[in-house]
Amino acid sequence: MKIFSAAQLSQADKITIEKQDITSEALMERAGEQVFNWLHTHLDGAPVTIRIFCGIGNNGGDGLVIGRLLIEHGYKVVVYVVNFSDKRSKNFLLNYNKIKNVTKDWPILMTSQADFPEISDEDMIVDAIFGIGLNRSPEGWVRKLIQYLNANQAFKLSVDIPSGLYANLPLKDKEAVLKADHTLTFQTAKLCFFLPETAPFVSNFNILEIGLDLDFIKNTEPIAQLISKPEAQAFYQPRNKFDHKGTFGHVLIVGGSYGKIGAAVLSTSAAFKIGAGMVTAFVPECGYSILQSTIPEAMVITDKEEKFISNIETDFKPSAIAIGMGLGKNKATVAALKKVLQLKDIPFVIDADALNIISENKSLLDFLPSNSILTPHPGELKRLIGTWKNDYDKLKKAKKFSEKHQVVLIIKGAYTITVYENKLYINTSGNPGMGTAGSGDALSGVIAGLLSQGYDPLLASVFGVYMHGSAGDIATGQLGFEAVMAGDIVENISEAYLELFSREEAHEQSQ
Ligand SMILES: NC(=O)C1=CN([C@@H]2O[C@H](COP(=O)(O)OP(=O)(O)OC[C@H]3O[C@@H](n4cnc5c(N)ncnc54)[C@H](O)[C@@H]3O)[C@@H](O)[C@H]2O)[C@@H](O)CC1
Ligand SMILES: Nc1ncnc2c1ncn2[C@@H]1O[C@H](COP(=O)(O)OP(=O)(O)O)[C@@H](O)[C@H]1O
Ligand SMILES: [K+]
Repeated sequence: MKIFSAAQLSQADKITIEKQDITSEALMERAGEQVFNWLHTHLDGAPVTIRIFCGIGNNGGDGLVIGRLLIEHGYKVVVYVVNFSDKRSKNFLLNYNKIKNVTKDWPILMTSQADFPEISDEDMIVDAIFGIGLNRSPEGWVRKLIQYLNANQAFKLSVDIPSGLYANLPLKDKEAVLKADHTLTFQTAKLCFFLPETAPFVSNFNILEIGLDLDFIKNTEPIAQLISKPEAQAFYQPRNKFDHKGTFGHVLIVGGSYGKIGAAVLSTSAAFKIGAGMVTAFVPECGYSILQSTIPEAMVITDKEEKFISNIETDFKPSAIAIGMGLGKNKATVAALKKVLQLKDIPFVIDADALNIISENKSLLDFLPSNSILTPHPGELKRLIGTWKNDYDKLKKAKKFSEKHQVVLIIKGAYTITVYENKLYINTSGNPGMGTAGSGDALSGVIAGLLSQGYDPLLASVFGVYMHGSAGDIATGQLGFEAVMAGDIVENISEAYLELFSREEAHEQSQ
């Protein structure tokens, strides 16, 4: 699914109004109706007091529509106008009059802190103060109102975006953002929903389709792509009847050092589970019997050194190499990395200590084969691209790095973001159960296994990240967050494949 910027969305708004020959008021009614329908389905007439806080722009207009529809359906509603300015939008005013026609009274006008109402913990707060039209941080009593609402235990539902967040610009004042329990957002998710500094204000969200112009959506280059199951299904490359292990390639996993051989074990088994035809692990001598006994399917080549890797040589040409997991940073290993990076025409996944070695020896950046995939967690990323001022600065620097070195950069996290040149792909699978040692090693193996099967580097990255997260979701479903270990993620790659095409297909067929 595409993620658009605030500017693109308001353009989509205009085009929709023109092409569908509707008024902007009708579009607002559509948006408000969608929120009402969601609420009505979930509340089912419950006698909860719904307190709707409306700003004076179009987000406030949405709030007025929602209020009117709820009142018409018998809900107990109190509507407040957060009157921070007299520059009310046209559609706000239209709906201001409309709600008065229903209630026979104007909504409650708030103009200072003295107007803050008492709110019970059992009430529901609907936040329609600011939408994607926010152009500066909320100040004064409005800022205080947001803090007042945040301090309250009542359930908070934000309309379109939690008030105080910018859809796709850095946040300046963290104390002036409504902390929503749920957000109902129009047409597409906003970029800020997925970035570590702003995502905590969003918690959960649903996208409500409001019928914006399909041509615009189809033909407009988004600021990011959201990767969920439908996208992952489209990425999957099916097998042919006469394919054989040679077709699925031969992965070389280079990693492990004394005390960290498990990293190579995890990557090797992940490469197998995702479908590589053959996998060879290149490990220090001390890893030989560990690998052979834990994964009999794998071939093993050992370094001449007992405890670390000093020179990487194989008697075959790998179809993909993943390097760095548990590797250590021995001086000899640095030289070995430099040498192996000079192999031609082999796609690379570069992880963990291989990234750290590169960060400490920036001249190695010149040896990165183009289209290599780098998989840093935020700590490794910082060492690689330097510090950043905020999430947007981080993405800007990551894009620049990707363009300059012609690499795919996978920024791991709750929402892992794959950066390729100017493009961003945001992954939606995965869960905090995956915050466990070795889960990154599993990811490197997954991506290398996809590369070896012929997925191109960008596809292998985006699809691999999704599948890894999906396997993690299945593992967490079986074991609970705390008990998941990286091996459980690897174990569930098979389920992730089955899940990719399971129920929905059966469902579609039965329709
Ligand atoms: N596709 C769309 O774009 C649609 C948008 N709609 C709604 O319209 C919203 C956007 O509406 P608007 O562009 O009118 O803007 P908003 O309603 O988001 O609010 C901003 C208003 O407050 C002012 N303002 C901004 N920052 C301020 C600050 N810190 N302190 C005081 N005033 C401030 C702005 O000048 C503007 O008037 C969306 O979020 C959504 O809720 C829906 O009605 C229908 C479809
Ligand atoms: N809260 C979370 N939600 C989703 N995925 C997560 C979460 N925490 C960690 N992960 C995933 O787990 C993996 C952790 O990788 P990494 O930090 O490199 O682990 P390690 O170095 O132990 O192998 C990444 O793919 C990351 O996206
Ligand atoms: K809002």
